[in-house]
Amino acid sequence: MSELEALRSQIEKTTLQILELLNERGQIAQEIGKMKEMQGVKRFDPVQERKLLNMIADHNEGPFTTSTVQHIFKQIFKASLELQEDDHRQALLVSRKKKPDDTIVSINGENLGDGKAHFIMGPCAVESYDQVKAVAQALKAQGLKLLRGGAFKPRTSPYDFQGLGLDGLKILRQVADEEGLAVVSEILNPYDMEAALDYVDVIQIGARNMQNFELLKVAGAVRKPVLLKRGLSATIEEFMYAAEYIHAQGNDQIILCERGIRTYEKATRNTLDISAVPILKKETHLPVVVDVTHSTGRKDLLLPATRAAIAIGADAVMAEVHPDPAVALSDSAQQMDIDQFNDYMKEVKAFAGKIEKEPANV
Ligand SMILES: C=C(O[C@@H]1C=C(C(=O)O)C=C[C@H]1O)C(=O)O
Repeated sequence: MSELEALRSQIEKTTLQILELLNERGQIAQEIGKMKEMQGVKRFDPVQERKLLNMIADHNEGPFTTSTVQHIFKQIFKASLELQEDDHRQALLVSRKKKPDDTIVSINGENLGDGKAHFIMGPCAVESYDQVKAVAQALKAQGLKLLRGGAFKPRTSPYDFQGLGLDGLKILRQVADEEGLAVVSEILNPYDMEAALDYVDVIQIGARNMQNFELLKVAGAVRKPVLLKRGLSATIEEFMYAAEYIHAQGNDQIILCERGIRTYEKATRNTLDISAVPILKKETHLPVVVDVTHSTGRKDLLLPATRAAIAIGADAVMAEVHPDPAVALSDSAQQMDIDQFNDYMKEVKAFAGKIEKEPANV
């Protein structure tokens, strides 16, 4: 064996010794973490870390400088602390870690989360019986089952149309019953929840209310599915915690909706965070919907965004349809008219059919 080879074998051996000691140290840190948990004290202990750094300085004989070894050990302290925190962090109820199987949310015969693409379509806001009826008939003709429509509208300006409120929900319910559809509609105020339950099949919590924790708790206490939209600037982690609020109250029928996030980009209304879909599918067991209307804000992008959503594994797509978008009281520029909707559905169904034959591997 050459001298180099001999040294190499020596360095490999000491590397393995360090590895063993490192993990031994990690186990001790875990034990310490458990004791801290029981005693209710903070995991990070700067006094202890300072003591160790001083000890290292006192004992360091080189060739590494004291600042170098202290730097390495600070990394070790940090990793040990993370170990303690990981052990402590309980798996969220909405997490795959807690429940490996997909949650399937069944609404009116549509099973969201069953691996097939579903569609939630309808006008931005309920404006009249005739308007909702025209859209509902178009949905029915396409074999769709889930009708969306806003009765309580959270508008940026207080002077914009605020929705028909309970009267809007009554219109939705009547039309949905006539056409065999289920109603998805947003509730803004916890006080409206009880009355709304008589009219809606799925409670929507809008993006602006994703962290309205009192509203989330109320939605968690009801026994109807909740469609939770991601907040305008919410991280995926914050989105998951918002869903956890609902689940923690006992309602596990939650559908997550990616609807675009606020970025510097102005070409679209929001930036569709398409990678959020597989991340949410991986991290949670809940069905994921993509709202292609609010994320893009552009009719010309509805079809490509829908294809992307289906291809990447979304369980459903949401989009807005209005019989006469030009006179719509909200989102006038981005809603499809009935003809556009029919063309769109034709393309989308053909695409979804192809994807279902070759499901996305997430
Ligand atoms: C292991 C402990 O927890 C943390 C990690 C430390 C380490 O790795 O040495 C030191 C202090 C704490 O920040 C401890 O408190 O002793």
